Amino acid sequence: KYYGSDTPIRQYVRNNSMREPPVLEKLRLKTLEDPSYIMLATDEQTQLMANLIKLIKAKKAIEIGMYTGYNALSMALALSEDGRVVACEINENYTNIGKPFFEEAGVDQKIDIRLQPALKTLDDLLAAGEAETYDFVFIDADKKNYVNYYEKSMQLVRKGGIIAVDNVLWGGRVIAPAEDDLSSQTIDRLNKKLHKDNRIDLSMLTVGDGLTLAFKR
Ligand SMILES: C[S@@+](CC[C@H](N)C(=O)[O-])C[C@H]1O[C@@H](n2cnc3c(N)ncnc32)[C@H](O)[C@@H]1O
Repeated sequence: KYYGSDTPIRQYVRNNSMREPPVLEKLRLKTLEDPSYIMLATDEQTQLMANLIKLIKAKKAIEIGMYTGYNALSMALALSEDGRVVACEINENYTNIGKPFFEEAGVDQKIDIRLQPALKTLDDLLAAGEAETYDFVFIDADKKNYVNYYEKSMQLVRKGGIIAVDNVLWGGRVIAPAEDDLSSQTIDRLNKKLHKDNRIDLSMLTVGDGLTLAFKR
């Protein structure tokens, strides 16, 4: 994945644009101690998503694949006072790394961690009558489910809401996915599906490992 991929241009971008709140910086540095830190969302893309959340005055967001919660915390800080993030994760060791920082930031009440497969959580939200009530979804869990995550997210997001999808370039492997590479195939399939999807307006950005923004019409 992308997190460790530093270049002089990226350093310049970060040095001249990052406004990372101190508590987020602390969580990022703590996460860098974890062997899987490469899964961390890229911080400049996290800041972009926080800005979008403020722009659309989002109240309800979903994080599909929370890891230690870097982006979940960033979203919670950007959401309105009464906002809520449903954070999907299957590994409690990861969520336990983030929790003390959610408390320190005073937003632990805004982050609703669901420790079970994300598809189950999305179905639970739909069953609870929450279709078309979410403003923002970030898709960043197991790649083989990306098409399913997108379709469920489309059901949960309101018109004018945003679905952001991480790793849409998957290190460039989407250009010619290998026959045995289900992740690259699925991401490529989603990219092509979104290109033709007239329910959304679309931007695919080369920030990080590729970030797609789907704006629901
Ligand atoms: C790339 S990381 C997420 C990074 C995170 N968005 C951030 O801000 O740093 C992907 C996460 O998805 C989790 N995951 C994998 N399969 C999952 C599933 N079926 N349901 C929920 N979470 C899953 C992994 O445990 C991992 O923590």
